[in-house]
Amino acid sequence: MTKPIVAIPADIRSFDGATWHAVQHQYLRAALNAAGVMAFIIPAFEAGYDADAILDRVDGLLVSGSASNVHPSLYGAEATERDGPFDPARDATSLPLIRRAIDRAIPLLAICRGIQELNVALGGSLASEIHEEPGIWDHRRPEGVDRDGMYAIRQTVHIKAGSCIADILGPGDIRVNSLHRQAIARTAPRLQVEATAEDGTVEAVSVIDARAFAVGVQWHPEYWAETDAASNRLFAAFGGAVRSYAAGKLPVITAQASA
Ligand SMILES: N[C@@H](CCC(=O)NCCCC(=O)O)C(=O)O
Repeated sequence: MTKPIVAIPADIRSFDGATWHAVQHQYLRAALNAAGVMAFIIPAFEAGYDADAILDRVDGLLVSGSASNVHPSLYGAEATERDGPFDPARDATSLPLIRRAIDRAIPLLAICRGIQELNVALGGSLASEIHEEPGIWDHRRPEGVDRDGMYAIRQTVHIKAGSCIADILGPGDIRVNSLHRQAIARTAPRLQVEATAEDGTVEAVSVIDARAFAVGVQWHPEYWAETDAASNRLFAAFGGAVRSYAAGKLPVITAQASA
């Protein structure tokens, strides 16, 4: 079997005076080296896309984190400047892909912004600046440190027994990183909470009655996917689901090698 391909929606970023469609290297590296799949970047557009045309051509969907936030209008809230920065093109690309991947039983792993998009895509809502709430820990990206320091493993999350993630990582406590200002407020009806932080923040969900791997995590398993056991097992499980999906697809008639 040829190496499977997963789609990963891009962020819209600006540098060098130009607009770029960008995905951080850590996601692409984890997909290749820990899941054993190729991640193809999907440019982000607010209109003109056909999610099924993209999903017809891949074997999974990997939804990355981002410093931008899902636009509050997508979960019925008023946008304030505290909710930014926004990335409407990312929203418009990612949410339909998430919904159709679930409908079509295409394996899905959603990370950080990705779990928030998963929740919104299925009808849930988000809370902003959660660290300002009484009793809620500061989950934000550590500042004044290098990238390894930003993604340092520093928080305990509790994985619920009997959950999908418990099938992969076992039930109980694991240590993870944390780089987010928002979190799931109202959990979408089709999602079950699979892990929580010690302050009650939702840290992982899975899609109820999903016909394929469909998991979201608030932490960043991609960053240490090659060295941290729990991160590696999560990506390996996603890769296994992607390979199973790919193997079950009708064989693609490949062009005969030229003589
Ligand atoms: N913007 C959302 C999601 C946070 C997220 O995906 N963080 C990863 C990117 C970290 C960085 O590069 O700053 C939120 O803040 O909750």
